[in-house]
Amino acid sequence: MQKTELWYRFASCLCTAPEIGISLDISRMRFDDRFFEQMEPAMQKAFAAMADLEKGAIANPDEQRMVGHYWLRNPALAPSNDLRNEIEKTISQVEEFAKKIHSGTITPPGGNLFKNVLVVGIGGSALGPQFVADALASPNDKMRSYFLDNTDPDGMDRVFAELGNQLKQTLVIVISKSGSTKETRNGMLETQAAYERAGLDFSRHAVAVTGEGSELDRLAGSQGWLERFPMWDWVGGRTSVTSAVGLLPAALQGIDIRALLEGAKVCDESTRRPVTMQNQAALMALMWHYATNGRGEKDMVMLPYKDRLLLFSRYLQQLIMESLGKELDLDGKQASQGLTVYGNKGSTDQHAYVQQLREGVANFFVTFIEVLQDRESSSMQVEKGITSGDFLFGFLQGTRTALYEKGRESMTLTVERIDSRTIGALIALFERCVGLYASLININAYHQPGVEAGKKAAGVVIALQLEVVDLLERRRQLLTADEIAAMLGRPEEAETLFTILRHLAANQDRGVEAIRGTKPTEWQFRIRAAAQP
Ligand SMILES: O=P(O)(O)OC[C@H]1O[C@](O)(CO)[C@@H](O)[C@@H]1O
Repeated sequence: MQKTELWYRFASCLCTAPEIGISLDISRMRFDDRFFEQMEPAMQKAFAAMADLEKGAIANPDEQRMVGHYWLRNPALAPSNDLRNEIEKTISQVEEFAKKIHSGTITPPGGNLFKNVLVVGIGGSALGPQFVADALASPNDKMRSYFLDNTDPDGMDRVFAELGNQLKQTLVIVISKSGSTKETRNGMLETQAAYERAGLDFSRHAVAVTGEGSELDRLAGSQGWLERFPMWDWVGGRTSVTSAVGLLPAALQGIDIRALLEGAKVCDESTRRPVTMQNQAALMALMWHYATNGRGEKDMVMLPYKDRLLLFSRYLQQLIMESLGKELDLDGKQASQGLTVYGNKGSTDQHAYVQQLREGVANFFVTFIEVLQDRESSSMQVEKGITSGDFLFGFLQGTRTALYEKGRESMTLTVERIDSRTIGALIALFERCVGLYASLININAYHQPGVEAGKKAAGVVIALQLEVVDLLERRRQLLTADEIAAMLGRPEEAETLFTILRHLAANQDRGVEAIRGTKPTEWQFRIRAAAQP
């Protein structure tokens, strides 16, 4: 298409939503004129399913649960007064708690103010809060945010070292909807131990966000933690950022959570309208369908041209891939669905993988995010009449054009600026898009059976570790993985046993010694002499 033709396509395809300050350009997607007409019946079905979901239907049939994240920013929509009150009460609880922490009504033992927030959580209990914290951080923040989002001991040590002797002024928020996620439990135990080593009373520094009656809830209650905030079964982890999960860390950091909720609410209103061509979430969902044939045949590369949005693609990875990546469809038929998401930020990525995007395998489409406001203050000129922000803009436009010339498709979301309202709106936009797209492809977006399988398998490995160490302690001789497997009556587990023992032997404090062989079958293991009684 020639430039003038493209200009007209751009002008006719641009979907603006001034109420949320977002516009969506789909002109660089090469759908044909009949595409929307063909998809309209399916889109209307998706709107109807979404309307039912918002009214409280069991939209997650596997778990027999309602799906209520849209009520979190508009509690009046909740299907009962009890739920509405719960949501409103929790938002007030978050605000009041943050106020007490900031004003020093609640202080750490020994006085002084809490200066830092350490969030311990994983998946939906970390990615949203991390994204919001990073996107909206400012030098005037009331508290500084840190995260433990893994069970990596070295990763935890790095955070503890960074906090150093500030632990005494650090408030810990342990977030887990289920209250039994092992990574989070481990992070909490290691944090508790760090406080004990520093002679501090962890319970006077800790709060929990979790489901009522969960393991974490009971622990926090029995140890008298500072406060507990609820998580509900009708909010999914990956759509929980507008619940206490995201609001509490944000409020403590000093972020305007009312503006964030307002941005999400207004975006919900805009994307609730069942008018496809005026609905950005519906248009994006249709573009995903068009680009991937509704089967995830292409990946989505997220390219926000703004450092503050660096973590957006990580956040979206869970939101999109945990929601859509399913083996079976809603009718129980084999579907192997999904949409792969990756990306960091432009123009940085231009100097990394954009080479392949332009010239290599054409297995993707791009979603650019353009932020119109360069910075809060005015800019210097880096060349006559040109600022750094002009270059950032130029690189975005240049990459979009260069990709299009090579037949690579893209969409562009343009926002005015990055503030709480915009972040709330962007979150809501993608949440809605995922929900609509899931309907288009007949997928339950609100369960995650595959993840449960991985968790169970890890449990098996941990149990096997206890068995093998027990055996080595009893046998006190050099043994190969095959010999151990045979002795345990589990010959099929030789490989797992080998990897368990290799890991233990690499960590001096675990008391296992390895005599290396050329091949894994030749390695021998025993309890270290020093560790023998
Ligand atoms: O909040 P929880 O229960 O600790 O779960 C953390 C994450 O684990 C998962 O269940 C599986 O990864 C996610 O859906 C969830 O966000």
